[in-house]
Amino acid sequence: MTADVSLYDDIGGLPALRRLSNAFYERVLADEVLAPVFAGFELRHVEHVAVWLGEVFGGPADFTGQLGGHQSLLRSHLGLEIRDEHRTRWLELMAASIDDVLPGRPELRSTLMAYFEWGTAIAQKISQASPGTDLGDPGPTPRWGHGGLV
Ligand code: HEM
Repeated sequence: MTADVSLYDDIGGLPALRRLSNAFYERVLADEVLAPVFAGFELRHVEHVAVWLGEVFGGPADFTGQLGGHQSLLRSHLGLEIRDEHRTRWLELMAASIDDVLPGRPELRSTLMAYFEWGTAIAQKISQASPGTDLGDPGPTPRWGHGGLV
């Protein structure tokens, strides 16, 4: 895929990201390791994750505009105390969801998984701090393209 097509468009935009987020949460909520971590799940999170990913992958900046932006995303993970086995299972379930929703796209799969490897490490680190911790200004929402972090 050429560099001038955003990852967002390559994936299939928000409809495809909604399918990915749905497939992922279906797995998470049925998973014995992750379900307890996601005990506070609400249905709107499925949409929020799709919108976040849309912005990161080069689509509209709607998470920043409407859902609190980077700071809010990070704050969602405070206090979760994510352990290595949680992060590993998260990545396994996301990989399985990509295989479901975007089959036969090995390069796209590895580009997305590189983002998820990077992002889950940040989520795990943040999750060790207690809710309400002042994170300072984390800067704008990161953007990820075919070549990685932009
Ligand atoms: C690239 C990695 C990640 C992304 C993009 C991501 C994205 C998000 C987003 C957008 C929300 C906000 C949902 C809302 O408040 O509406 C959220 C919340 C949450 N995330 Fe993550 N997350 C990542 C990694 C992880 C990991 C590794 C875990 C745990 C193993 C985790 C567990 C949670 C939980 C428990 C919530 C609380 C809300 C919910 O129940 O959905 N996240 N995440």
